[in-house]
Amino acid sequence: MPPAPPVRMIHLGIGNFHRAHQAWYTAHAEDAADWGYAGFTGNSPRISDALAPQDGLYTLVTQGADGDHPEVIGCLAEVHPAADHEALLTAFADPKVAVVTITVTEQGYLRGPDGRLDTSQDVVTDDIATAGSDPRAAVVSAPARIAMGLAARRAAGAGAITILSCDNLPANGEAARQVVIDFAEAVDPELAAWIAATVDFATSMVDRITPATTPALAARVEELCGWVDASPVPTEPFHEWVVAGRFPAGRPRWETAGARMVDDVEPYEQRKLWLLNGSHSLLAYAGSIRGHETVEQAIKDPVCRGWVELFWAEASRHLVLPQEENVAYRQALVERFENPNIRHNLAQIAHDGSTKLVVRTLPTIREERAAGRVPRGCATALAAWTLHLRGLGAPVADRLAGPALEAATSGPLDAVVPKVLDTLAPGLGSDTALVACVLEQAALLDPEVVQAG
Ligand SMILES: NC(=O)c1ccc[n+]([C@@H]2O[C@H](COP(=O)([O-])OP(=O)(O)OC[C@H]3O[C@@H](n4cnc5c(N)ncnc54)[C@H](O)[C@@H]3O)[C@@H](O)[C@H]2O)c1
Ligand SMILES: O=P(O)(O)OC[C@@H](O)[C@@H](O)[C@H](O)[C@H](O)CO
Repeated sequence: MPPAPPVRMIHLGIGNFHRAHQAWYTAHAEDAADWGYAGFTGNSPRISDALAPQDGLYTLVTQGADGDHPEVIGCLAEVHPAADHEALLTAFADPKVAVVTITVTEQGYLRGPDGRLDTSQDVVTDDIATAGSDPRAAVVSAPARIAMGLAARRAAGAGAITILSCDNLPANGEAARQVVIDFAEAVDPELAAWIAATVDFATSMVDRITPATTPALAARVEELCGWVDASPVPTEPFHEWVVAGRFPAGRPRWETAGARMVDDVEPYEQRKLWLLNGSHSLLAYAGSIRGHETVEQAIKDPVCRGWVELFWAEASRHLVLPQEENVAYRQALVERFENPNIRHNLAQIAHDGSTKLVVRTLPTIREERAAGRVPRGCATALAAWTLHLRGLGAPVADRLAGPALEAATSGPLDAVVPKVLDTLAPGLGSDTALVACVLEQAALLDPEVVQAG
């Protein structure tokens, strides 16, 4: 391997997706030799413990219908556990560092229903108290780590920088900007003003289906490559990155690896979130209730496929990109979902539904209801999620699902559906036509009814 490139970027949340996407684009850019990452985990040290002994190198295995293609990615010049806050501050204060990419999951932004930093969460109030008493003390939440990293940069006079969100959130740059500024405001209003005036929060639509690593993948890498990798990453051949930002301190030439630099990401982001992620969530709940474990199994089930097509038809009506492109996008999605070499577990996608459904499904419901229609595909997703909260299908793994879980388990199904819908959007449960449709779809999803059919 060539020597590791110099650190000029930071990544927060070195999970599998970062290593299949932003790291891949960086490694494939024509100026890859100039751009290395200091990577930090989001919370647990699992990935940094695995990668540090390998000098940050790992095997990315692209799993196409034509087989497995391994490659070693070498742009993680440094890997650190989240707890190494001093290393984070050092990297932020380095004027050569120009970009911070982030993949900290949708819940990592700690947003309240109004999109502002949710100060009702203990992790937020604890971090505000910690940073308020010492700006270099170790904080743990993503907004706090970024804000206090920026405080170190300001103190060092290191100048402008770009924070580039790569999470599945609409307007993810603005989402990041708001929570970071809210955190800074709570600790030091002058810092908040400096961030608002100096820091570029870039937005991106990110796409590459990247499941979790399995022991089988590690064995496959050993068989194909002859080395032992403690943390290889599986991914699909398809990849897309649409980015809007100013990048005042520079950036790798990601466009030479296929990224698209645009002024407005929203149309691409909507299509991806509503069609890909929306149908993923539908399959995660409805497919697992029907006994499937993976996306491939679920999309090959004609009943699930029918629900997905219905859901896509509803969402597509409200996309602004040309309809012929949307049709092609949906056809390509079917192929991607059917990829027999990608094992994407529905249980993984089912995580954090209380946050994800709000951005993946609610926008279409609102548009369809405003047009006077009851969207049956969307209602199927809501029905399946409600049944999932009541114990059917994939297990519930959602730190913020407390109110929805309480609502879902508080009585018979017809009584709980309005309450569950209200946890997604206040007032949604009063939409009697939608509630009736959700109940009809729930009856179809009941395993006994499915078996009898
Ligand atoms: N996997 C994909 O196919 C894919 C595709 C597009 C976008 N994404 C985005 O990337 C995110 C991460 O996906 P992944 O596949 O890398 O998952 P992963 O489980 O491999 O890694 C998740 C990373 O996020 C960190 N994290 C988790 N909760 C956090 C929190 N509350 N605060 C801060 N950090 C936290 C973890 O420590 C880890 O570093 C997704 O949530 C999504 O927004 C993933
Ligand atoms: O990563 P999440 O948890 O936001 O969502 C699960 C999947 O829908 C998602 O990872 C997709 O595979 C991905 O967004 C494809 O680009």
